[in-house]
Amino acid sequence: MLAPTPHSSAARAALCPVLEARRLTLDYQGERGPVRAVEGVDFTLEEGERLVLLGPSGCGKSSILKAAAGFLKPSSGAVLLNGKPVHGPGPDRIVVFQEFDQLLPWKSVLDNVAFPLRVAGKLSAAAAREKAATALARVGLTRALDQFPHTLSGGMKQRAAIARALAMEPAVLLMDEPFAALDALTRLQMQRDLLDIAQERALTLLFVTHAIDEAVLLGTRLHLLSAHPGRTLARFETAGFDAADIGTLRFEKAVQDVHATLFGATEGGR
Ligand SMILES: Nc1ncnc2c1ncn2[C@@H]1O[C@H](COP(=O)(O)OP(=O)(O)OP(=O)(O)O)[C@@H](O)[C@H]1O
Repeated sequence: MLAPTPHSSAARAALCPVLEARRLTLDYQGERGPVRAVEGVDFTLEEGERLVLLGPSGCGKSSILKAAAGFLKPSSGAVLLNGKPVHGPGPDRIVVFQEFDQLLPWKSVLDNVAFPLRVAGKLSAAAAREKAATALARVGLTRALDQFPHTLSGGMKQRAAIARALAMEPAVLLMDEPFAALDALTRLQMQRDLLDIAQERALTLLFVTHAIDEAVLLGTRLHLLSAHPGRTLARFETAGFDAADIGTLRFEKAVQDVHATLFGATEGGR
């Protein structure tokens, strides 16, 4: 079941959001002057929720994620983490990007995952490697611990990047189209595996995609953005689908509802 939700609900207000965007407006300095990427976007993300930002190319999804990561300063409004404004990056927010070159090429897979744990200063070298090995086992990379990134497939690289993020146990996991560059079969498998892990660990996830089926599968809530500059178009709450629901009438209906909202708005706006 997928239903548009009102902007706030008593149940949601009772929970403290881990991440919150308040009237978030983001601008870039382009070559021909300022470019408004996002305007006045509000959302909350509570612990254990998976919020998906969905919208057409250029609507500002990645910009919102960058602001949440602390890489991009709001022109107005704010991003709050546990109630405090975000002023820069931190180990409480780990980003997994689309690109396959996120790993350090001169380190093994195991060391790539262990390294940030050491830098964060939380663990001894032995404990960091043990934690890294556990995270890599969870994403199915036990046999690749000693391999170097250039010997991995794209899917394996993304699995390693996800393991690295999981090992850090961030307050919020930020994912920017992490499966977009994968072939269709690998993408589906990765979506299923991520969903399993997210459910098992009650991950708090902010996920960016332009793929409607991916959004409906992975999200507990969807935040739809209008075309450039991105403004809030609609919000949907899913009842929480899992991989077995793909292809069912219920799932396809949800996909159609989101599609109609996105494309109805686009066509109407032309
Ligand atoms: N560094 C930059 N300098 C100037 N403009 C930028 C910069 N980065 C993004 N933009 C502009 O901001 C707008 C939003 O870009 P953003 O990458 O956030 O969109 P998106 O929804 O993630 O797009 P896509 O789905 O294609 O990745 C676009 O118009 C883009 O051209």
